[in-house]
Amino acid sequence: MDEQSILVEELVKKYGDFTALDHISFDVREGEVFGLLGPNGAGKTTTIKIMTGLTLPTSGKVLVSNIDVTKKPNEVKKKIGWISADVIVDDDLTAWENLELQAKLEGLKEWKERAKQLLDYFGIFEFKDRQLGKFSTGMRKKVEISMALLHSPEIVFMDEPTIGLDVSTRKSLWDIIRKINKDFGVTVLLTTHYMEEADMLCERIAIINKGKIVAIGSPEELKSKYGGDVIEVQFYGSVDYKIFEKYGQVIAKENSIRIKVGNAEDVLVSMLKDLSQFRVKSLRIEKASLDTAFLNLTGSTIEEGDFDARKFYAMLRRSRK
Ligand SMILES: Nc1ncnc2c1ncn2[C@@H]1O[C@H](COP(=O)(O)OP(=O)(O)OP(=O)(O)O)[C@@H](O)[C@H]1O
Repeated sequence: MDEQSILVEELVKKYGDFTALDHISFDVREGEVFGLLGPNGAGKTTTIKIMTGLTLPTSGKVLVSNIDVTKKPNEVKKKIGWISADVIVDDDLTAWENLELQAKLEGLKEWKERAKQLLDYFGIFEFKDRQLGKFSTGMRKKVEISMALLHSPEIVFMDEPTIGLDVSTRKSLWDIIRKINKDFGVTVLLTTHYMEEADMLCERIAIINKGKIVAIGSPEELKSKYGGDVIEVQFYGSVDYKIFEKYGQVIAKENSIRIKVGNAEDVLVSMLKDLSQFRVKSLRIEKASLDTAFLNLTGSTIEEGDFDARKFYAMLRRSRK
């Protein structure tokens, strides 16, 4: 499980004078779902493009399945699948024809059995002769994923796989990503700027901002290290808030306090003893979120609407006519 699938070391990418990636390093373990999370322009797509051999780095090392992608990009391409809004699928062709085209592009000879298995797996084999343009968004995603898995890749790269999808399709895609990761044993590297998505799907996340990795860890680690829970207590009457400073940073208002703690459950029992001397009106725990972690790490939030119009329109062009 802990074999390394991807190794990125001191990666730098410059576009002229502009440094898009500034010495980034991380590794992805075999079989994990790893997320690159960051706002627009952070450098996520550039990182993926380098890892998949689509563009060369200025300097640094990238091993994918132990192969140096800068030296042997074609060997790397055999090991990886790619899912993004930019992937070309032909709406006028049927699902099966799209798979056939993919097989030709990949130079696969024995592909039909695998294609049938994949469409069966996703429950859409009976629609194989339907034009892709007549598929629902969720179904066409299944075809796109089948295309990406056709050559049995070890690693699947997903660049903002759920951008522009409605909430329910997005959630069903999360289930699919989890399932293919388990059932096919593929390592998944995905980029997203949806905090919830990274939190739900990823075993580990690298938060990238302005071309630098600012933190790496499991969602839980990032939340507890950089997020911090908040305990909010309202009182009848005023209170000497200083006795709560031992639990963390206290923001006091007239009849209430907000205490920023690491993990609320760890301090709650002893805090209740201190609270017993006051008349407590209400007590509320806000669990740490990736949003707060991101805010603390970067000083900015990722806005829900802050997405890449280029990718969104690419997706729209391909969506049902
Ligand atoms: N071909 C290019 N020429 C010049 N600058 C580029 C080029 N490609 C990307 N950049 C710049 O590099 C930075 C990183 O871009 P990148 O697309 O990797 O970000 P991202 O994190 O994927 O963001 P998004 O969510 O918008 O896709 C951005 O400032 C972008 O404008």
